[in-house]
Parts: sequence; structure tokens; C-alpha cells
Amino acid sequence: MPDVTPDAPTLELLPAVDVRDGQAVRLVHGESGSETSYGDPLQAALAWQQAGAEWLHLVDLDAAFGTGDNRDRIAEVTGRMDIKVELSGGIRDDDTLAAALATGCTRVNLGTAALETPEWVAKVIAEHGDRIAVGLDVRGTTLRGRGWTRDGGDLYETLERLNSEGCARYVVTDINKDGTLQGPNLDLLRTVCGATDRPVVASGGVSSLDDLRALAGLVPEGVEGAIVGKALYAKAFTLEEALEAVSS
Ligand SMILES: O=C(O)c1ccccc1NCC(=O)[C@H](O)[C@H](O)COP(=O)(O)O
Repeated sequence: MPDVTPDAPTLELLPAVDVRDGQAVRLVHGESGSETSYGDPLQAALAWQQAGAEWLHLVDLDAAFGTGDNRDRIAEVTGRMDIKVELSGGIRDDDTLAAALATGCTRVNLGTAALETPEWVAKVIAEHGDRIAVGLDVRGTTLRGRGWTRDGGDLYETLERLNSEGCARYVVTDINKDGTLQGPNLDLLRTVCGATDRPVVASGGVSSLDDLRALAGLVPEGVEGAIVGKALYAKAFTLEEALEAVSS
């Protein structure tokens, strides 16, 4: 008999391009004003695509912070990608959701709306299914909205509500780790995976190939992917090395 055991699922990698004032930037703890600029977001996105990425995590930081938006730039970058795109930042109502989905992105990530307008989020989850993910951005177990500047309730109460509404996927960020190169919060990810049967995308803090291997070790518990920002821009490793490290 041939061995037909399927390969273990591989951790998906989502290199991040966060856009502020038209530029690709990295923040520390997601704080406005902590930006380091990395130039043209399209060039950054094309570089990750060229390096073999299957996903791009694309964030409109101005829309998240309420300091304007980069809607045209985001649509341009998304339109130039042959790979899957997850869009995040400031998607909070019918208008911003329609604009985001019209870019042709694979899915959108809702954050603030899940905390402030839960009825609307339940409605769009029902309408769009797998194209809607919810970002659970936390300090401790407290969710943060409005560009991570305002408290928005308890992580596990919100997770229970979203589970019951059929949310397809969660993007979980430990804000204390984000942009710090201090390693992901594996305990948080394990606990969230234990509280949902939906896939979880890990975000914030990846610093090394060992961090990615540790996240790959959580795939059986429900971690589906990992967003990687600062480590790639700081050249801690290349995307090719990262893809190799998590391939099973
Ligand atoms: O995603 C958002 O909506 C958002 C809002 C406000 C501040 C930051 C936001 N996202 C940041 C990211 O998604 C990061 O790119 C990602 O967590 C990567 O973190 P790291 O690898 O630690 O640079």
C-alpha cells in the first residue's frame, strides 16, 4: 500500500506592509509617531511577492488612526498583487468595507467595528463569510480599538460572541509585542486557540526563524498563519529563509 498520509499543514506566512501617509512604515507597539519609514509600499509588496510570499497583510494605518486614508494606494497595491491579500485598518462601515472588498483582496480584517458596532459585524459575517476576519488586538486580555488607542472589552467574552456569530477566522495581536522583535506571545495564542475552533493568524513580535518554527508548532492547535513585519524590514532573515523554515 502506498503511504497516503497527508503532509502536516504548513504555517502560512503573511509579510506585512503597513501604510502611513503613502509610505511603508513600521511602528512600535502600534503607536502613532513611532514610525520608521521603508519607502514605497508597492515596491515592498512586490519584493515579498517576488520572494515567494503567498499572502500579503496590507494595513492602512491612517484609516486605523483616523488621520485620513491611503485608499487609492491600497487599491493600487492590491491590484498589482498576484497573491492573496488581507486588508486591515479602518474598515468599520458599509462604505469602507465595500471599498476594501472592491480592491479584489482575499479577505478583510475588522478590528474596531467588532468592538463598537457588533450588530453590523454580525451582519457582514453572515453576508461575506470567509472574506471577513476579526482582528483581536490585545493588551493583556483587554481588546483595543481605534488604531489600538482605546479599550474595547474583554478578549474572551468578545471571542465567544464572535464564535457564535460564525466568524471564520481571527488575527490575534499582542500589542505589547508588536514591532518590538521580542518574539510572539505563544501563551496567548495557545489560550485563544483553546477558546475557538476557528483558525488563528498570529501577529506581532516575530524576531527569528526560531519564532516561526515555534508558531509552526502551534498549527495542530489552530494557528494557521503568522504576520511578519519588522523582522523582514530589519533583515533579521529573508522571506525565502522564513518560507523554508516553516515548510514541512
Ligand atoms: O492592523 C491594524 O489594523 C493596525 C492598526 C493599528 C496599528 C497597527 C496595526 N497593524 C499592525 C500590523 O498588522 C503589523 O504589521 C503586524 O502586527 C506585524 O508586527 P511585527 O512583526 O511585530 O512588526
